[in-house]
This record gives sequence, C-alpha cells and structure tokens, in this order.
Amino acid sequence: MYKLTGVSKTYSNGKKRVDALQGVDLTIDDGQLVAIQGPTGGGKSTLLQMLGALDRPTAGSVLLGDQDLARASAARLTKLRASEVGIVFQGFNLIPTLTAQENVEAALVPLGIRKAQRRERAAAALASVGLADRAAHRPAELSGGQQQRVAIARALVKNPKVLLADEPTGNLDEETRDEIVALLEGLWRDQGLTLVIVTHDSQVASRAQRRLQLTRGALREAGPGKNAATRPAPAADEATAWSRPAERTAVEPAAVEPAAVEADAVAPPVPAAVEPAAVEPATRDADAVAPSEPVTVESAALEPDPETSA
Ligand SMILES: Nc1ncnc2c1ncn2[C@@H]1O[C@H](COP(=O)(O)OP(=O)(O)OP(=O)(O)O)[C@@H](O)[C@H]1O
Repeated sequence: MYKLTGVSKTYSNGKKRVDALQGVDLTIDDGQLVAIQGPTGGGKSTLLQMLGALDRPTAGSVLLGDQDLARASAARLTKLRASEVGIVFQGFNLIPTLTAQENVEAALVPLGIRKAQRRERAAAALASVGLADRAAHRPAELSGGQQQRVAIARALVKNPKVLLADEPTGNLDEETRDEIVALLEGLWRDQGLTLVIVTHDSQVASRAQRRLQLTRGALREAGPGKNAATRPAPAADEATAWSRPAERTAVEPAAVEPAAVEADAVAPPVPAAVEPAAVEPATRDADAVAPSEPVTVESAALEPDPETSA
C-alpha cells in the first residue's frame, strides 16, 4: 500500500526552520491497521499529511501503490484525495450548512457521480455508521460522536483504498471514543481497508495491529496491538452498496465540476482556506466548523441536479 523512503519535511517560516520529519522509512501493507503515537509536535500530523496526499515531503519518496506522492502534480494529488484516500479529522470538518446526507454526498461530487447514485451511496454509508435516522440533521443538531460518524461516512462513501484518521477521538468523551474506535475497527475488519490512526490515546492505539512511535520526526516500531493476529476481510463486497467498484470505473472525469477541481489543482497542495485541518496545529481548533472539502464542492453539492431539475 505505502512505501516511504527517507521522508523528511522541513517547514520554514522566515528564518525559523522546523524539521517535522527526519528520514522516515515506513512500509504499510494492504489492509493493515496501524496506530501512530508520539509526543505533541513529534510529527504525527505531518506524516499523515504525506500519506493523505495533502502535502509533499521536502525529501524522500512516498509511494502509494506505484504512484510517488512526493512527485505527483497538484492535480494528481487532488484526484487521489478525491478517490483513493479518505481522511477523518479530530474536528470533524463537516460543512455546517449541509445536512448529514448532503455532507456525505458532497464527497462524491468531484467524482462526477450522478445525483441519484450520490443519494443512494450516501444513505448506505450513513446507515453503515448507524446514522440512517439522522440523515436530515445538520452538524449542530448532532452530538460529537454522531458528527464523527458522519465524517467517517463521508470519508468512506468514495470507496477509498485507505482511511487515515488524525486524532479521530480527540474531541470525544471516553464512552463515545470507545464507540468510534469500535466502529473504525469494524469497518477495517469487514471492508479490508488500510487504516492508519494518529492518536495520543494509548487505549485507541492498543486496538491496532501495529503501533508506531514518532518522536521529533523520527519513527520507530512500538510493538503489536490487540488486533495483531486479526485477519480482516480481503476487500469490500457487494453488500456495501456505496462502494461498488463498477460505479467507480463508470465515473466520467469530464463530469467533474470544473470549478471544484481546477481551484484545487492550481493551488498549492494544502491551500489553507480549503483544507484547514492540514495547517499548523495552532489553527486546528477553528477547524471544527470549517469544511475539509474544497469550498467549491459545497456550492456544487447544492446546485440543482440537471437530471432531476430538467
Ligand atoms: N504548516 C506548518 N508550518 C510550520 N511548522 C509546522 C507546520 N505544521 C507543523 N509544524 C511544526 O512541525 C512539527 C510537527 O508538527 P505536527 O503537527 O506534525 O506534530 P504532531 O505530532 O501531530 O503534534 P500534535 O500531537 O500536537 O498534534 C511541530 O514543531 C509543528 O509546530
């Protein structure tokens, strides 16, 4: 799935330089459940951004399959994020003006999937996270745990190969944390996803197959977790209505809303206004109400569907 070789990331703010990652080598196999722990500022989110095609390293290579994310164009990274990688953040990053159903559907807009299919797949994804009865609620009308479930449904509705979660339980109480971890674990086990969770919480990390520790930008193996011997299902099957491969191959690139794609394609990989959770830690609290998808997706999602409005 992933092969990282000599990955370094240096942030420069004027004269100040921060070496967030220093020569990281890492292989993650298809279908693995990996937890990344470490002290604050150790480089966990930075590493997740490399895995999620949200940013490029300063040096080294980041292979996702046979594609090197360190060298891919911004347009290619945008496509990868839209189709192959699902990301869940601590602050949920739902669009506040959209319902749960619309938030999930919005992830399918850049893939050019038709409205009727978007609706069907989003409903199935929401049902899979136990929220079928909350589809019409806006984020403010949902609990933190329910909002995170919507975010998980949004990440999974596009049928990604890999799900990345950056402190997915950081804003939740213990009971809700356990529910969300059980949900992620179940989705991983049943769908054959590759799942990478960044967490400060040892309880969460303990559920992984494999634990990694990242300290001052240096990565080391930290031993197996409770699921080390679990063998998940090899791949999603037909029972998961939102993830039928046939629908993905039927996607017409030309059907992608041009504004949404081009706005992202010409911008740096991590435009602050578009993917705020990818920016520096100090701004993350504000992300709870900020969209993680390009802003243009929101308007595209709300546009009347030519099929139904004609
Ligand atoms: N966009 C940025 N510009 C400048 N420095 C940054 C940026 N993003 C991260 N850093 C710095 O890089 C280092 C690693 O940050 P990172 O967010 O990856 O750590 P972390 O392990 O995820 O921390 P935390 O657990 O607190 O979220 C820190 O010193 C941080 O201040």
